Amino acid sequence: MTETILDRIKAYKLEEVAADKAQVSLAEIEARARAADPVRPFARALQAAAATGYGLIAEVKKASPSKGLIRADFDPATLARAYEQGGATCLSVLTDTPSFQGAKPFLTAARAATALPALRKDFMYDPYQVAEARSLGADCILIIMASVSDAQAAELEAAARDWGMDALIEVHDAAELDRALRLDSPLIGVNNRNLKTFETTLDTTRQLSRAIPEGRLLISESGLTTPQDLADMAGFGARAFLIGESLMRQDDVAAATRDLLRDPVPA
Ligand SMILES: O=C(O)c1ccccc1NCC(=O)[C@H](O)[C@H](O)COP(=O)(O)O
Repeated sequence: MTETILDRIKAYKLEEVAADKAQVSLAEIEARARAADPVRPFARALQAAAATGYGLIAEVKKASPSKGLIRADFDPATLARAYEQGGATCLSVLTDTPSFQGAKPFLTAARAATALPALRKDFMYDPYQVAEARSLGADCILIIMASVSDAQAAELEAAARDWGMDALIEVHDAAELDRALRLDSPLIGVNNRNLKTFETTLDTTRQLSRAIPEGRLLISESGLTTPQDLADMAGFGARAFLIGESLMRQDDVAAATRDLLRDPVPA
């Protein structure tokens, strides 16, 4: 079977986590998590925004494996404030360094600059990373079904719950969605990016939207650029979005965010 980008990321991430654990014990990371700023309600904020307009998880993203450097002028706190001024509901902050030029302090800085709940956008395999996410201030973690077993997904979700955090469950196809729906989280992210080709097609959200049951919030992720994209996705029941690149490429991030959220299709 061909190795995917996720396989490559998983291999170095497991090494990274082992090295982190050797440096900072689980007991120490848990103590830091207990001392962190209280959790902000990530899922609740998105559900409320989606009920009346659009919920936006705005991503603080410097670079990506598919596009290389996206934004050279990159200050996480300034960008987070711009997203908040533009009307974003939540933040997503990449903390992975090798593939996204992210960093753990970016999450703490971005969240501290705003009142918005924040997602730690990283590749999660171990409850240690969940405690670490909380210690950095995260309010939500990402669980990528393509990269974990059912048992690992349940373990990560339980760890998030134990810390009072939410979990965004990300899927790319019907089989992953089926597995995701065995978890409890109301947040289901459909990623429009094919991780083998890096191509994005909004058709992925359209196809999977039919299988999202009542009570789960469909979040369309990746490749969203225009208000028309959001309106099209809203037509398939997606009233929440995770957007990075198209906003990160704008000179005036606050104005671009505001423009994107203007005139939502009525709920
Ligand atoms: O962005 C990538 O190239 C990428 C490659 C491999 C795994 C994940 C990747 N992106 C993570 C994301 O889910 C996106 O950053 C997020 O959905 C925002 O997407 P976009 O609006 O297209 O930047």
